Amino acid sequence: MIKIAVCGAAGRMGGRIIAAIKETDGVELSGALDRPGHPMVGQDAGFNAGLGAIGVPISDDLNEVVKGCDVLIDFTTPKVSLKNLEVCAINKKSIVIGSTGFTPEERVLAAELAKEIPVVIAPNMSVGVNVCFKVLADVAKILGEDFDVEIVEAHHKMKKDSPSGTAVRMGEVVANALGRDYNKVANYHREGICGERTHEEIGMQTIRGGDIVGEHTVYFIGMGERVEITHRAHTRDMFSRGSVRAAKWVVNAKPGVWDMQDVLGLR
Ligand SMILES: NC(=O)c1ccc[n+]([C@@H]2O[C@H](COP(=O)([O-])OP(=O)(O)OC[C@H]3O[C@@H](n4cnc5c(N)ncnc54)[C@H](O)[C@@H]3O)[C@@H](O)[C@H]2O)c1
Ligand SMILES: O=C(O)C1=N[C@H](C(=O)O)CCC1
Repeated sequence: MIKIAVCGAAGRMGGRIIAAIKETDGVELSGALDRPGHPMVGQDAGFNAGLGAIGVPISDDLNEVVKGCDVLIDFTTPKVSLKNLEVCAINKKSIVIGSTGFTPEERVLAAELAKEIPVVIAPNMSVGVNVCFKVLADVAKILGEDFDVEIVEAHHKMKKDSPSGTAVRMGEVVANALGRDYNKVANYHREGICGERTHEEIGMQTIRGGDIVGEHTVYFIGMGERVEITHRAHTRDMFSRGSVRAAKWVVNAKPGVWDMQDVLGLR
C-alpha cells in the first residue's frame, strides 16, 4: 500500500485529490496538510472531499506529515512547493507537484533540489491536455512558418497566476517545435498603437471569471484558414486522478524531475 499525503488539503484541488485517493486501489491517505492558521486545520480531511469523516485530520506540521508518507502530492503555490520539495529531499520521500506559476529561477532551484529524489512537476495532470501537448508539436511542425500562433486560456475568478501553467507549457511546446525561444517570442500584452504582429510572436491571452474549471485553445492562423486545438476541463477530477497516477508512478522512478509525459508514457 503506497502512503500518500496531500498538501493544500483544504483547497479546491486538495479535496478532489483526497477523494481520488479514496477511490484508487493500492494507495491510502497517510496525512493531510494545510497552512498554519487555516480555519480547517484540526478538522477531518474527509469533509473538504465530500466524504464525511475519514479519520485523517488536516495538520499544519510539514515535517511530521512528510515523515509519515511515501509520497507527497502538493497543490499550493510555487514558494510552498519548493519548501515541500526541500523537506521531501531531506527525508528521501517522493513528491508530485501540481502548483503553477513557477519563475524560470524557481524551476532551476526545483531541479537542483530534485537531484536526490524522484519528483513529478506538471502544470496539468489530465490525460487530454497531455495528449494536446504531444500533438501540438506535430501540428506546429507540419503547419510551419505560414501560420501565426495565438493561445487563449480561461479559468475561474479565484485563480492567482496568469497565464496558466498549461498555456505557458503549450507555448513552450510550439516554440520549441518551431525552433524559437519561448521567453523571447511570448507576447502577453497588446494595447494602443502597438504595431503589426511580428511573424515569430506567440500571443497569450487570459480570461478570468466565475467558476470556469479550465479551457485552453491554441490557434494556428493562416491566410484563408485556421486550425484550433482546444481542451476543456469539465471537472477537477481528471487533474486529481492524474496526480494519484503520478504518485503511484513516481515512487518507483529514479531521482530527477519528471512530468506527466513520462508518467503517461507519451515521450
Ligand atoms: N497541475 C494541475 O493539473 C493543476 C490543476 C488544478 C490546479 N493546479 C494548480 O494547483 C494550485 C492550487 O490550486 P487550487 O485551485 O487548489 O488553489 P486553492 O487556493 O484552492 O488551494 C491551495 C491550498 O494551499 C494551501 N496553502 C497555502 N500555503 C500553504 C502552506 N504553507 N502549507 C500548506 N498549505 C498551504 C491554501 O491554504 C489552500 O488550501 C494552483 O497553483 C493551481 O494553478 C494545477
Ligand atoms: O484551477 C487552476 O488553477 C488550474 N491550473 C492549472 C494551470 O495553471 O494550468 C491547470 C488547470 C486548472
